[in-house]
Amino acid sequence: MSDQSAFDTDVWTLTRFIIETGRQAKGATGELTQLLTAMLTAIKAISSAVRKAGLAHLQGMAGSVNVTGDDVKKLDVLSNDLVRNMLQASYSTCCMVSEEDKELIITPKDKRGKYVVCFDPLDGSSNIDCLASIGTIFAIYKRVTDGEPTDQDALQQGNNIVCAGYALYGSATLVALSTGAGLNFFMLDPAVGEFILTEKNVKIKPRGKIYSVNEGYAKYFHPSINEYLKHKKYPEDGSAPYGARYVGSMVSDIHRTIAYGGIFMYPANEKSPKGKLRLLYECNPIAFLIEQAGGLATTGTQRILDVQPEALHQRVPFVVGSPDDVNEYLSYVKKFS
Ligand SMILES: O=P(O)(O)OC[C@H]1O[C@](O)(COP(=O)(O)O)[C@@H](O)[C@@H]1O
Ligand SMILES: [Mg+2]
Ligand SMILES: [Mg+2]
Repeated sequence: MSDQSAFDTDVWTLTRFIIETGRQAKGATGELTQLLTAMLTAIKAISSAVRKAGLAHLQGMAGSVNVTGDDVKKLDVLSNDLVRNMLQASYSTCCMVSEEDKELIITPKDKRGKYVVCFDPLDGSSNIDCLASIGTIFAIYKRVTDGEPTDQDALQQGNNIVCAGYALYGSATLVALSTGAGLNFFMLDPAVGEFILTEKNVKIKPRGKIYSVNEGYAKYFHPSINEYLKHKKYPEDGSAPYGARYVGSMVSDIHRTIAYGGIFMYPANEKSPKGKLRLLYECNPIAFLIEQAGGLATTGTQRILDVQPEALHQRVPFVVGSPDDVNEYLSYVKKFS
């Protein structure tokens, strides 16, 4: 009998991967499995909302009011509500930090578990209306205090991350995930509604051919950055210049950097002395994933995962990518210090 289904019956789905990883972990209680399952549900719902929002443009419904006169939640607000509600209902979190909420989000007492989640529900949201790829980013930690959760539970170094990931809502929906044993990519199969393992133990190239930065701010960059960028465009050693790419949606720029190699930077500049990107829910999870793929992530003076956070929405300069590219950038920092 021929198999009518395109779905491999023994495939590694993300759900299976999470269950297996949970079972192998010493002293595992299943809470991380519950948390990740809830996060994946939120990601699937956001993915569906992102696709609908694109189609709404086609049907001329892309305002803040839908055809029946109801208010349509903005995608970033909807994404935030989805992640918050799904995670709180998973009985695995004690508190969360979201880009969209000023204060620490404390899980109701009767639903508390041992994990802390820092997330950016919709990254690259300024790209929603032009239909460019956007994403969701998260990092998971174990809580460090007893009793009522406090900011201290979230103000942990990236070194303490238990699991991190991002979802990319691109030409397909992809999840990149690591529990500290390598980086894996999973692609959403819309017919089955499951993420399927498509790339195992992903590694970044030692060196790429692309640099990615908002060069419109070059006037405000430190000379070390501009010298480095000049070297990428006019190499003194006769090698080919690098290509430039910048979507302005970090998850997209990062995913391309992991897939093709190269360097992504959002450095400090005169107008934003700490850069723009946030340590807890943008830089730390991405730094963890990039390191799992053999890459580097730095502020320019310190490894990102070593930075001791002091505030929930703290910003840091961010330079990540292929190890040879990041080290070359650091040699320019040294020259100018
Ligand atoms: O427009 P700029 O200054 O280059 O900033 C782009 C950066 O801002 C961000 O959009 C910030 O993320 P949010 O959309 O979550 O606020 C990053 O995704 C991106 O790398
Ligand atoms: Mg963001
Ligand atoms: Mg955001």
